[in-house]
Amino acid sequence: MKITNVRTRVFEWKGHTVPPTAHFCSNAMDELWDKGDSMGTFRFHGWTVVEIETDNGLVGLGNVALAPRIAKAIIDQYLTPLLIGQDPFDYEYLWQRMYRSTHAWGRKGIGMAAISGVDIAIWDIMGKAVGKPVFKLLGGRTKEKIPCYASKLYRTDLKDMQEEAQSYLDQGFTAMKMRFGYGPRDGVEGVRANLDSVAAVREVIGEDVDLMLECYMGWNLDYAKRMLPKLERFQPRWLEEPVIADDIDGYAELNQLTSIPISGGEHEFTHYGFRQLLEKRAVSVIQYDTNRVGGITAARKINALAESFSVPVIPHAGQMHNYHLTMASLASPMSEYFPVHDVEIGNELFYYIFKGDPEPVNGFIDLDEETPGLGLELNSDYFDQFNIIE
Ligand SMILES: O=C(O)C(=O)C[C@@H](O)CO
Ligand SMILES: [Mg+2]
Repeated sequence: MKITNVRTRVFEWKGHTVPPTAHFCSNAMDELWDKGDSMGTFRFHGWTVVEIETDNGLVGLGNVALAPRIAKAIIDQYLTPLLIGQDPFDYEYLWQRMYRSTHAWGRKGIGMAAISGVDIAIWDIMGKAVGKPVFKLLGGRTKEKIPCYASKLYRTDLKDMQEEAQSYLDQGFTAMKMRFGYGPRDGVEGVRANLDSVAAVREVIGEDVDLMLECYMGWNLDYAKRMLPKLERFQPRWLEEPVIADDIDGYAELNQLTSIPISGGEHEFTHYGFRQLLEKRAVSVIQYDTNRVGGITAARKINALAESFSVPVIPHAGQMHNYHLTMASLASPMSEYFPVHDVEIGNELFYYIFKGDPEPVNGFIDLDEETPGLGLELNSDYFDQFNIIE
C-alpha cells in the first residue's frame, strides 16, 4: 500500500459562539498588565483536518487543533513531500522522517502538532487496512470501558457553577474539572474568589467525587506555593498547569510541596519532553494531547515511559485520537470529556467536524471492537457552519 495524496483543509467556525465571561479561566496572559481579553489567545475556533489517501482507496483522518492555517502550510509544504509513495505501515520510519527533516524548527509547538495530525491519519489508515480499531493495534482492551471526567466548570457565578456541577452528578459522572478565574494580579480578593469557587463546587458534589482544579498556566510559582496549602482541605484529584509549560523546575517544586498532585503536559511535546517531566518528578499526572505531542507514534512511547515511572496518563481533551491510547494502556486510568458542546473555547468543535466520538453513559465511554481505524468520519451536517479553506 502506498500514500498517494495528503489533503489538508482548515475548518474555521462561523457558527454561534458562547461569549466568555470575564475571569472565566486563568491563563498565561494574565501576568500582563494589558492582558485585555486574556483568554482570547486560547480560543481555538479553527481546526486542520488531514486526509491521507492510499493507492487502495483507503483514507485516513487526522486533525490539528492549534494554529490551523500554519499547520496546514507545514503539512502541505514540508511533510507531504516526505509521505507520497510511502507505505503507511512504516509509521515509525515516517515519524522519524518528519521529525528529523523539520528538527530545526518543528520539534515542539506547531511543527510537532502538524506531525501529530499526519501521524494520527496514518494510524487510522493502518486500522482500516487490517479491519481493526486502532486500540487493537496498540495492544487491545486494557479496561472494560473508560471512566471519564466531566471537564468544564469555567469560572462564573457560583450558583451557576453549582447547578452545572449538579448536572454532571445527575449524568452519572463521579469526577469533574473546574477552572480558576483569578491569579497573581488579582490580590487577596482573587485568592478568596478562587477558594470560594472550589468550596461552592465541593459543597454540591461532596467529598467522594473527584474534583480537578485547572489553572491553565495562569499562576506563577510564588502564587501557587501560597495557594496549594490553602487548597489541601478540598483534597483535589490534581492541580493542573499552575505555571507556564517551560517552568519545569517550578512544576517539580510544586509537585513535592503538598499532598496535591500536580498535572500537566498538554503543552509539552514528544517523548523527549516527557522524559524531562518524569525524571524531574515534575508531574504526578501526564496530560499530553495526541494531536499535539507527536501523534499516536509518540504518545505510545510516552505511555511506556509513564508506566515505568508509575505516573498515570490522562490525555487532554478526550476525543478519539486520545481514547484509543487510553483504552490500550494500563498507564491510562481515565479520559477527559467535554460535556457541553456549545462552542466556547473551541475544543468543542471536534463534535461538529467529526462523527463517531462516543458519548459517555454514566461517566464511562466505550470503543467498538468492530469499527476499524479511529472510528471517525467527517460530519458534513455542519459544513455550512464553517469557512473551509482547501
Ligand atoms: O481541558 C483542558 O485541560 C484545557 O486545558 C482546556 C482549556 O480550554 C482550559 O482548560
Ligand atoms: Mg488543561
